Amino acid sequence: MQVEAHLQKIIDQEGKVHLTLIDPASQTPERAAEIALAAVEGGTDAIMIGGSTGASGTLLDETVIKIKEKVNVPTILFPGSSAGLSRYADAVFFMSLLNSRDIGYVITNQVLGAPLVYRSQIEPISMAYLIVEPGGTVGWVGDAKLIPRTKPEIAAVYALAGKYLGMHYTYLEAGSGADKPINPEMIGAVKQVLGENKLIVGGGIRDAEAAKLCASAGADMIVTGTVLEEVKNVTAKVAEIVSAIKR
Ligand SMILES: CC(C)=CCC/C(C)=C/CC/C(C)=C/CC/C(C)=C/COP(=O)(O)OP(=O)(O)O
Ligand SMILES: O=P(O)(O)OC[C@@H](O)CO
Ligand SMILES: [Mg+2]
Repeated sequence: MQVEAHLQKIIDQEGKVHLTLIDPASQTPERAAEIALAAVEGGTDAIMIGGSTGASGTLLDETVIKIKEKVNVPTILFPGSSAGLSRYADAVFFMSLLNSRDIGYVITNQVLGAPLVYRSQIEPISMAYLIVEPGGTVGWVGDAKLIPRTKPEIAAVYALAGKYLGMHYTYLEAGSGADKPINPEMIGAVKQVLGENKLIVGGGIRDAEAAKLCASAGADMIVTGTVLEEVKNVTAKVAEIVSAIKR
């Protein structure tokens, strides 16, 4: 429970958590580690590592290793399949894509990945992963029956089912690079049924204003990925978002 307990402590002390998502397929391991360090200097709390297409094998391992050499915040895998696991990471979002039509994303990848987690020191953090319109690449890859943006009640019943199945976290995903983040009504409706269970929101969050809207609506953790691949000054961008969500 080390990483999960650590994130809980940050929520208790600072109100919210900021997570930086790094896709191993987007740059070299060295560059990934530079981005991670810059994000930590801006105040990010942990580094998520994963991509919906092809983040696996040596490139994934090397990316995790280089990041761990540079930063001492937790590294959390965000796997697109059982191949998205690396024994070098601290934790894994052990997630089920509850609104997938493909049983592979609901349970089979988890079954295939479980032995590696069991044999290693990676901490599994159970999570209901829910993809909302527009859903982006991950919506297509995960064959998601996309939750309509304007139907918070559908997201809430999925989140409730995940909670009753014992999942500690719920992740509302609009898709990497989405034109708009998840709307505040949906975030509020989901957080209301979750209570103390943690809510992560990501997809299309690119500035302080959007991050603050999501956090104020009830997100416990805010994820940013794409925007940090685009900006020159990663530290400044992360600092802008972090200062908007933390108390
Ligand atoms: C727990 C284990 C072993 C596996 C889980 C397998 C599941 C449920 C995957 C869900 C579907 C999926 C393809 C998720 C990918 C998650 C992810 C890393 C998304 C975002 O990555 P980006 O790199 O930002 O997006 P692009 O790849 O679209 O750029
Ligand atoms: O790349 P962005 O749009 O920040 O999205 C982050 C994450 O929610 C994608 O899985
Ligand atoms: Mg990507």
